[in-house]
Amino acid sequence: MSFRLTYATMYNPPEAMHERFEAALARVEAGLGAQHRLFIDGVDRDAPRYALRHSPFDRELRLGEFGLAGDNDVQAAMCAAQAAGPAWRAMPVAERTRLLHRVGELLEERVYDIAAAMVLEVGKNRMEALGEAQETVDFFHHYADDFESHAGYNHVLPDDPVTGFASHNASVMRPYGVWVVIAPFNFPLALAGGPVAAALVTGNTVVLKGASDTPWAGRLLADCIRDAGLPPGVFNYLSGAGREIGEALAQHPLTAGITFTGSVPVGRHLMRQMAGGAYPRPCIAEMGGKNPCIVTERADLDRAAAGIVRSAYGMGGQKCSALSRLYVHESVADALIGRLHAQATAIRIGDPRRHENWLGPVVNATAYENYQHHADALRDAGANVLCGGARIGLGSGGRTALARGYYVEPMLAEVPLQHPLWQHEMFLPILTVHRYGDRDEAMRLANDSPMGLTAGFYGGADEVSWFHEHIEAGVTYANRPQGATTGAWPGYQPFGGWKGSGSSGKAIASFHYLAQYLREQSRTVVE
Ligand SMILES: NC(=O)c1ccc[n+]([C@@H]2O[C@H](COP(=O)([O-])OP(=O)(O)OC[C@H]3O[C@@H](n4cnc5c(N)ncnc54)[C@H](O)[C@@H]3O)[C@@H](O)[C@H]2O)c1
Ligand SMILES: N[C@@H](CCC=O)C(=O)O
Repeated sequence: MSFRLTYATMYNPPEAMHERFEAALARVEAGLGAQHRLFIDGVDRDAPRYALRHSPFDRELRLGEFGLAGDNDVQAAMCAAQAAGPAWRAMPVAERTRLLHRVGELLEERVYDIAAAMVLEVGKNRMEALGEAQETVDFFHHYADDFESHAGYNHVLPDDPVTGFASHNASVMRPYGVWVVIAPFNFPLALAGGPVAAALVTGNTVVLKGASDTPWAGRLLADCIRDAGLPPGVFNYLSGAGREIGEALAQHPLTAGITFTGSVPVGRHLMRQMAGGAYPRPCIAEMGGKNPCIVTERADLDRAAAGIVRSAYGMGGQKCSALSRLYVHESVADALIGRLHAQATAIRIGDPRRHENWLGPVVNATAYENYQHHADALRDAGANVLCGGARIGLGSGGRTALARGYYVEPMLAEVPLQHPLWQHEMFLPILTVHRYGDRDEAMRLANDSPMGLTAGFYGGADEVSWFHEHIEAGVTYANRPQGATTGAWPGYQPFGGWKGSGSSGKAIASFHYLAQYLREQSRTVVE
């Protein structure tokens, strides 16, 4: 297959991709119900307790039993990672990168099976799941290549201008030690695998914690790392609750650095923890979004509608990059809203295993409750609900085919600007709309958020530089039908947030990313 899968190309895959996915799904479903252990010091290890997990699209579908790590497991994983550190960082870079490329190859060999598991576990559709699995493959290769191309970020500097001595200088970048990676539920493989690959290639050893709702994806990553033959202890995997295992990892004295991807409150809490203690330790926190899109009177409205619907409702709005605020010029508002209404109400909602369904359920009971709460709050505040706003799954009395899952309708509403939900990351398929008269007013509103992850723009070609110049966001898209605010891919779009969306100002898969996993040592040696 010559087709190259990315989030920008996933809307038009070849038929062969569906056939392979169907075969993988059958294989994975045949193994449902198994027990999934932790991975510590090179071996699969029993957890003290297990949680039985079900699929969000069918609360009666048993996925399996997943280990809940305890304090002893945290301690064992941290000690194993610490013990493995010296040999791992001393390993020649070419050997380290060979092992990471091997992980990438194994992930790619298993891409369909892993994607099938993520459809079952997260409820995302098959193309989103295949995209995520392939993105993880690309992260491993990308970071291995990037580290080699930067020659380990080491530099020989000029000798000191002293007479009578030869004083040689160098800048050398060295790993920190044990790096903890904490992953979110929505991209449980890619946003685990990306930081893991970065930490490992730079010579750190890793303890990964998967999100409580999605322990399976991380375990499948652990399988690939185990099978690639990384030395014991270099990578360890724990599943369990954030408030228990996540806290214990952040507080552990051997933790040298953390990459956290998740919500703003947890990210800021971890940043504070890492700044405290005996001395501050690095915390790369990739956090939430409240992503805007501006549509001017000169926009191509068909392109705009396609991109907006994909970004607002894809994966049920459960992407950090999801579009949640739309500002449209009053002269084209009715025409755009008409297109959005037609497309949103035509979305096929249902069992995400099935080819024809584009939108699966939201992830859990809390998200399902939140949807009702937010939809009611918008209605009560006098919003003009243009479509959606109802739960159509579990307990809703609706279609039998949806009755066992957390299904909701994509919602579109014109909302008074003072409503607090313009500021709150709902992480649901809810798009709020405002008609503006003046372009600068639209920009002011778009930037009126403590977050600044992604942003979209549809307008005239000569308006794009205005958008770039003024928008406060780390990832921007102009006139893109493949997604107004979503769909970054390693090697094509570096991905990172400004303001409250990210702690570092450096994007994942960017030229500047790996250096964050290293600390500089200046070396002067006088002969
Ligand atoms: N900026 C990005 O690249 C990016 C990417 C994906 C998701 N996100 C954000 O993630 C959020 C959705 O994911 P989520 O619901 O899994 O986020 P979350 O913050 O609830 O959880 C993220 C991870 O942190 C763990 N955790 C929770 N409490 C913890 C604690 N006290 N100490 C340590 N770890 C703890 C969780 O178990 C999970 O593994 C959204 O806000 C979304 O925007 C951001
Ligand atoms: N990389 C994904 C978003 C990941 C966050 O949830 C995108 O660009 O849409």
